[in-house]
Amino acid sequence: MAVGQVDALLLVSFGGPEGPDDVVPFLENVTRGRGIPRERLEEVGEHYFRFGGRSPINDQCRGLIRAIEADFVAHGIDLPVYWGNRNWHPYLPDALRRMREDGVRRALCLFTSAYASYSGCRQYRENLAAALEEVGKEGSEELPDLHRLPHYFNRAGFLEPFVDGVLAALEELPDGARVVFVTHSIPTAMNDASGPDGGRYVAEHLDAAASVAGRVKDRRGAAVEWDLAYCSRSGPPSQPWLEPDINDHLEELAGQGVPGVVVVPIGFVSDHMEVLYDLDTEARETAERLGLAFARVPTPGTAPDARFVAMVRDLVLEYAAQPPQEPPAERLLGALGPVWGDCPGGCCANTRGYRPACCGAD
Ligand SMILES: CC1=C(CCC(=O)O)c2cc3nc(cc4[nH]c(cc5[nH]c(cc1n2)c(C)c5CCC(=O)O)c(CCC(=O)O)c4C)C(CCC(=O)O)=C3C
Ligand SMILES: [Fe+2]
Repeated sequence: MAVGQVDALLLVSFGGPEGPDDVVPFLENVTRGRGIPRERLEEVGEHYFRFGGRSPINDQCRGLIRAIEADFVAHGIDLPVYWGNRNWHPYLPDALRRMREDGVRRALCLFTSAYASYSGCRQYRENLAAALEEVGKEGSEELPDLHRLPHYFNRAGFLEPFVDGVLAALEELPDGARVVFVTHSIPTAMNDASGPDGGRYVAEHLDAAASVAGRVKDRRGAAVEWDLAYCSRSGPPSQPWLEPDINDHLEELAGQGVPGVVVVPIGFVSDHMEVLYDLDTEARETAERLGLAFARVPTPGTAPDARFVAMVRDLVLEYAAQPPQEPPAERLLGALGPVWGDCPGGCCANTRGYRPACCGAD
């Protein structure tokens, strides 16, 4: 079956280095014009070198694409899947060139970022606009019309794997363990500008975390105490970023006599470098030093039962329907309701100045 007027899915991701020689050029791509101090860059380079100079993120995208393709075939959905990254091969313009060669006219974009913010959404939309412009200059054939699928932070298919992970981790840890949801820190100014009305990044994380904690309570029959903490702070020390940092928060919990922590990487779709280094390496070491029992819950993107992949199919079918359909209630958790696809005007403003963005009103 063809899907409405849509003839492709485009996976839009961050990209990561695939060997030691890629690390420095990759970091230059990521931080161009972003004002990141030299020392921070050298430190982050070391995180990659510790893992052989290779980030797992591209392999996870390859795995996700294979899983989506197989799922589409199994459900009679005739939709090719393309892939482009912001910061490493295959880049977005390469994906657009392939789509143009194949005659793709209208594609839906799936971002590997679940939440609103400049870094997690609008920057990708700006990159897509720039890629369309770059490729548009090369030829007269038509480029695809691109639309973004809604963010999925409050989707059952994204959150339920976290619920299972928390329940399993609690079994292993001493009674009284705290559940700590962790996401990528961003500058507080970026949070203030996120979504159409501001503050959306934190609001979406609190909503998602409350949904997971609520389902955990329902299934084990007892409430858990939980908090939201942040990892991967970057930028100059003078600039305020969202806090508490996960390591500082572990100190605080140990001081309160909490015996263990379940770390839930709620901000991340797959186990890329932030998860492997900032959580599994650094935060785990902090917990060990403090004598806190530690468990890290898996991310949902590559979960073996493919609930995340089924969610992608649901998003595509709902959004490609004419007119687009609202999700049935059981697919949506939390209090914020269904999320828009293409963004309203002014969404997640670039605090460094306006640049054109695709998949939205501006
Ligand atoms: C919100 C958010 C997400 C989640 C949404 C999404 O997934 O998009 C995310 C994901 C990722 N961030 C990643 C890597 C990096 N992010 C950096 C820098 C920054 N991230 C920021 C925010 C986010 N980042 C910000 C505000 C900066 C400061 C510079 C700036 O204002 O732009 C830097 C520079 C060095 C440093 O300062 O850490 C690196 C290397 C990787 C790839 C990992 C891998 O290779 O496996 C992934 C998936
Ligand atoms: Fe980042």
